[in-house]
Amino acid sequence: MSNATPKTMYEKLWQTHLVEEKAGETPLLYVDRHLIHEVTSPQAFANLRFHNRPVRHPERTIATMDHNISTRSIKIDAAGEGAANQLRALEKNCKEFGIQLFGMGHKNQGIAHVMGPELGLTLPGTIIVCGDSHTATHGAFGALAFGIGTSEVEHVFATQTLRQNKAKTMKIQVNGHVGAGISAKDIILAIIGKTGSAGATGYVVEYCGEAIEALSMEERMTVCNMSIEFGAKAGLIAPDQTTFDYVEGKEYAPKGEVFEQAVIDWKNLRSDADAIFDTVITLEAKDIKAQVTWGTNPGQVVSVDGSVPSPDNFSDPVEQESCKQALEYMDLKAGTKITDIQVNKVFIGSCTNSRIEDLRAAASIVQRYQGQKVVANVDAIIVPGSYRVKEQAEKEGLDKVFTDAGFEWRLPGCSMCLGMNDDVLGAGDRCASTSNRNFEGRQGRGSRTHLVSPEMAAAAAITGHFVDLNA
Ligand SMILES: CC(C)[C@H](C(=O)O)[C@@H](O)C(=O)O
Ligand code: SF4
Repeated sequence: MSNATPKTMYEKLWQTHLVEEKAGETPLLYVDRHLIHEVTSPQAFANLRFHNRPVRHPERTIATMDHNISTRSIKIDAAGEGAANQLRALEKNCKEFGIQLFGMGHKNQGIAHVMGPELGLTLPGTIIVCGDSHTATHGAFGALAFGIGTSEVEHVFATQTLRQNKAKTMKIQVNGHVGAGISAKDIILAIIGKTGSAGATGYVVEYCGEAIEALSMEERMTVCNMSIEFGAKAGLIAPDQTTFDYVEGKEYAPKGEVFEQAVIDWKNLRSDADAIFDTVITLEAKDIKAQVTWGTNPGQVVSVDGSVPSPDNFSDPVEQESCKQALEYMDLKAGTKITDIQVNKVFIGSCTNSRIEDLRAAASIVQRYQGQKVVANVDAIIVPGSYRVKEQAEKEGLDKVFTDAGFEWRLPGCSMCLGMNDDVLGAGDRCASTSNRNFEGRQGRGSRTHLVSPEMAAAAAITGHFVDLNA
């Protein structure tokens, strides 16, 4: 049976998890790991209770509290009563259905997509789902990981399986190496800038090429995290030695001989050399500069040494109109140099950029400004993605670097990434944000978001505007 049809990594993951495929029915896949949080699980639990069904494999589900929590206090009601009710419901549901919960102040608590990988809950070759669109993050390990809706959460609870149609495959190859100071966030924003914010709709995307292979696991997670932001069902990166070294020794990862055997299997996951993808996109890493979004979708992005475009720069009437509306909402004038855009808020955090390496990168920029502090009219917050990240950062003294420079050092959570807790921007606020979404009102009604890397956000905090750190 050698020389079978060459397969993509996605096809391999699909086949090893296919439970049943019948004509006229949506295929059924086995789910290895289910992550849940307070926002998208209550209705699923309520339905289980209504039908008197147990969770089939409670040990395969892990819960965390991330969206509705305050980053100022570990009190469960610190972000308001509505938020607290959802958090209490999660506590009660996990207890009743026998699910492990990393609740308020637990040493493992964190944003689901930060917590899973750092604990070794995220493993290559697995299918991981969560009622959350940024589940794509876990694809950085060569896991097929995607967000699901609440009714699917219920289905996974009850059966440990999920019905899914097969996606098309897209290969995104980034050749060569990026220049000094260019981050994973710049790579993914440049990709989305090229494809447009719906460019991968209906696809599972595999990122590859030298520039991707050179990334650390944290950086790979930043790339895969934003797969959903250009419509992809999931993002994948082939597991390699970087992956195995990261996973080894993590709390929930296999140990000893089991780990060694797993690595042998994981090495076979990569797409076969001659596998056929439905679409292939290529970028040259050396052309990628630091990126700043100017509009209200992540594809409305430009290099930091560029300027805000005018609707006339687009030939497509839809893009013209969307540029016009974005400029209005963002209160920007065409032709303004990106480095002349002033911000009054800075948010370093979210499941895109709140891992230890992100905080190190931001701190190194703060240090580069040698004693300069966050400029007077700017409020800047740093929100680690998990308690593990917070602890590590404090061990390294990063918190001190930030607080000495006038940043606020907060408790972990989704925070200002979305307006679901007490970290909300006001109307007219302009924020340099390391998160992943910049649509109208995302960080608070009437607020304006510029998506950037942690390095760019740190520089914006100190100077009050975007900076070409390579100039
Ligand atoms: C609340 C949740 C359902 C949502 C998502 O699915 O992405 C959130 O995490 C987000 O980033 O907007
Ligand atoms: S940090 Fe933002 S993008 Fe990530 S899960 Fe939380 S709300 Fe969603």
